Amino acid sequence: MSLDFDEFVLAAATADLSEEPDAREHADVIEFRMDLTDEPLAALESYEGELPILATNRAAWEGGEWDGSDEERLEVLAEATEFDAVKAIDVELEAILDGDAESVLGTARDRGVSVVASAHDFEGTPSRGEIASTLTEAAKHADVAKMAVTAESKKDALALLAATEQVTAHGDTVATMAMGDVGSHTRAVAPVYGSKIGYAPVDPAEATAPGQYDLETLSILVSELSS
Ligand SMILES: O=C1C[C@@](O)(C(=O)O)C[C@@H](O)[C@@H]1O
Repeated sequence: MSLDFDEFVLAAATADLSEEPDAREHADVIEFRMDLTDEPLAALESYEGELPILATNRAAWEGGEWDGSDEERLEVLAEATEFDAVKAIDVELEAILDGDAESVLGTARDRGVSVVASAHDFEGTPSRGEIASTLTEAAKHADVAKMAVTAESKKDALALLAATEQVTAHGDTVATMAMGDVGSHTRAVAPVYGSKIGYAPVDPAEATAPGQYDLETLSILVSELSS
């Protein structure tokens, strides 16, 4: 399967690649959270799973747990693209705009690995217009523009969905979701408005963001609502 994100992609998030067989039934890719494990490159080296990998090495300043320098973090992410199973990487939009990610973006381009440029708001939900401009900016640098917000009201969820529809209608490929309980349903509904990636933990006890559904539930909801 090529990872062009033309169709919705269900990503099973995990820090443990040995869980891949549990994800196969419902997921299209494994989101490997490199920042949540000790030896991520060694884990990629011994990966024998069937699902392609979207590699994420999330910075602490963007809600992740990488505790080394940013330079090293992006270098390790670039090294991950050497593995055939790695078909996409996630790079923080802020690192891209700061100019820190030029090398990893170039490496990904040279190796034919797709790039997801992501932005997170853990405090709340910007206006529809602000979400749309962040997504539009991210889309200039990557194959998929991703934004995760924290919804505190139904109005927040609607702002996210409206921005998703707007930027998709403009022709960009986006992935959107609202974190938290109030926003949970957007994980199932945003794909109706164009969102091309959904995330769910392989192990429901190890959610990688607040408000995630388990893998089977998200898979069922998305296919029911989008068909
Ligand atoms: O950025 C994202 C989206 C996410 O935060 C979510 O809300 O599902 C889950 C993370 O694993 C992933 O890297």
